[in-house]
Amino acid sequence: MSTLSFRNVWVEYGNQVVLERINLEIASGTFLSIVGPSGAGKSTFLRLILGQEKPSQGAVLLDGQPFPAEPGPDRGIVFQRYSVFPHLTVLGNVLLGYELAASPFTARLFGSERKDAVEKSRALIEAVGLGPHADKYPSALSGGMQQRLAIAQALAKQPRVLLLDEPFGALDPGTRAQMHALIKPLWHEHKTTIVMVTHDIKEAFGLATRLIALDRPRKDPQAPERFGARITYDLDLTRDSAVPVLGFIRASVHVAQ
Ligand SMILES: Nc1ncnc2c1ncn2[C@@H]1O[C@H](COP(=O)(O)OP(=O)(O)OP(=O)(O)O)[C@@H](O)[C@H]1O
Repeated sequence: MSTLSFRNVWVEYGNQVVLERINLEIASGTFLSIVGPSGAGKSTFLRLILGQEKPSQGAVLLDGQPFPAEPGPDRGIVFQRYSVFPHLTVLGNVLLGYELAASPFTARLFGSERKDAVEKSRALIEAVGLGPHADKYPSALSGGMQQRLAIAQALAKQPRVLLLDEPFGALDPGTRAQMHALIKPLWHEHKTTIVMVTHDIKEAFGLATRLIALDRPRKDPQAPERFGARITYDLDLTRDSAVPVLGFIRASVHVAQ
């Protein structure tokens, strides 16, 4: 079953067309990367999925149904800058993810349910390599560690769709490589659909099973706001092809399974 559908989606702000005629079916379990020049509408695309943005025309559907009006735990997002709660420990942050998933209004669990959630939190903290730091507060963690915590917290909410908005953009190359090695097994294990915006084309190719590029194929120099971005490339990266795309040869890029 297809999880996410974009049906003839347009986004306009006044006279400015940002996205036009977006038609896309994203199958459940896909790892989709979105690339494109600055201002092409990548974050707008994520906000549509998150429910923070409504299409000016068309519809964005989850399993064939319109999204609920409010963003819910079915969609999680991780931003470039760490979006964790500073007043909670590592364990507290991840546990809150489980509590929100189980009890969205009170975010509290009791008795055996809480014990179970604590155990799961500890396992997830271990999986992202923060085991020895479970009782620390975010201020005592490095940037890469905080980002691992943000990913763990987002996964704890068990979202059907996990949105990553340049999640590794602020990290140094070594930490970024560690995060790449981490995210793929987590995605496999949690079987969630991931939609990731990135400016790093190698990252997009290396992690995703599908890649789309957003760009404006039509430009009017007299009225730059007249045409919006469309999907200019849509690549299935699960196939072994050596087609040169965007200056890269797919076969030369190592994809960890
Ligand atoms: N709330 C808004 N009101 C008016 N214009 C907006 C709004 N949000 C976004 N835009 C415009 O929509 C266009 C696309 O913005 P968006 O942030 O989605 O692009 P992007 O591809 O994510 O860019 P970047 O790579 O620089 O982050 C930009 O021209 C931006 O100015």
